[in-house]
Amino acid sequence: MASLELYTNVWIPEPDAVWVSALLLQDYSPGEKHLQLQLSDGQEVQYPVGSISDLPPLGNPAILEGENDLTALSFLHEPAVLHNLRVRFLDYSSIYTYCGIVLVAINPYDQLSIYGEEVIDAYSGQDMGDMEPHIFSVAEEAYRTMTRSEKNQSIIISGESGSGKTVSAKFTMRYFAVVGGASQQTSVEERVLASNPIMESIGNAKTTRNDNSSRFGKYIEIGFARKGDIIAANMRTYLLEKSRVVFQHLFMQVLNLRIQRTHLYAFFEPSASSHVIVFILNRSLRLTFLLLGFLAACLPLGAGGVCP
Ligand SMILES: Nc1ncnc2c1ncn2[C@@H]1O[C@H](COP(=O)(O)OP(=O)(O)OP(=O)(O)O)[C@@H](O)[C@H]1O
Repeated sequence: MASLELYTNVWIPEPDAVWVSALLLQDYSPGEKHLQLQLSDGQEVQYPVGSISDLPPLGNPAILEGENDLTALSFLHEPAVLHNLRVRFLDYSSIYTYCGIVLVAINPYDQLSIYGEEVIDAYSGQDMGDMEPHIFSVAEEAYRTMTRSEKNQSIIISGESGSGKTVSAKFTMRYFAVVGGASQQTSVEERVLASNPIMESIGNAKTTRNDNSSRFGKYIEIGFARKGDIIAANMRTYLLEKSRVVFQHLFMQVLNLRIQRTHLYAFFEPSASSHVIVFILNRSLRLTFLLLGFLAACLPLGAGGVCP
């Protein structure tokens, strides 16, 4: 777009707020060297325009403010996305927003009362588009598609460290446990959820970004029977990156031993500046869990050190 009309809403970069909104105080025609703008705090500024590519991103109509799906915005760019997520978080107390079939989540760092069984019941059986964005709507979509099409479904949870991936995965598993729960299978579902503290006691440590940071990624496979209840679960660990291990020097030494077919877990024992590295053979899952349970009982939970 080359020309801009009086009172057009634009976003301009600002060092502290990242983006601030501004109103055009004069029509702009191509070739003019600046925009006459009024910032949201009333201040008037001249915004330099060297070429058309320097024109600032346009603001969305006020009616679209707080849209629950980012794809509904007329202009989709960085300031529009950040502003919409901010409005939803602050004005609507909503940490979730759709972006088409993707769910965007903001970590609230607060206990919210939006994960109870009554909320699970409300989402159960509903279409994703009919409900407010929620981690349960994604879980429900996967669950329904699986039961309808009898095909495996995957949920990918991605984000930077401390953004809430593990917590989201736990809420998803809780959802499956509740909607797929049949009386005979309760023990399987309980065991799926109960494995979390054991895995975390061995594989999590405190970092500068997250007090309970996962040191390895997890691929969690949940098996359902035809009527939709959970009958099996399997967790595979992967992505044990050097940067995620608390004691990197020792880790490298251990790797040099070239031990075959092993899963490696690093554990940081906080009070006695010592460490335990446990090798768990793939072959015996039962033995693995017994060993994990034993270690979890013997060693203090959590970790007090801070990783680089
Ligand atoms: N939906 C939520 N509601 C409340 N608190 C949350 C939520 N999601 C995350 N948190 C908080 O943020 C912390 C970090 O979340 P989590 O451990 O899931 O991050 P992560 O993305 O798995 O991090 P890492 O990659 O470092 O393992 C949690 O311990 C919890 O306090």
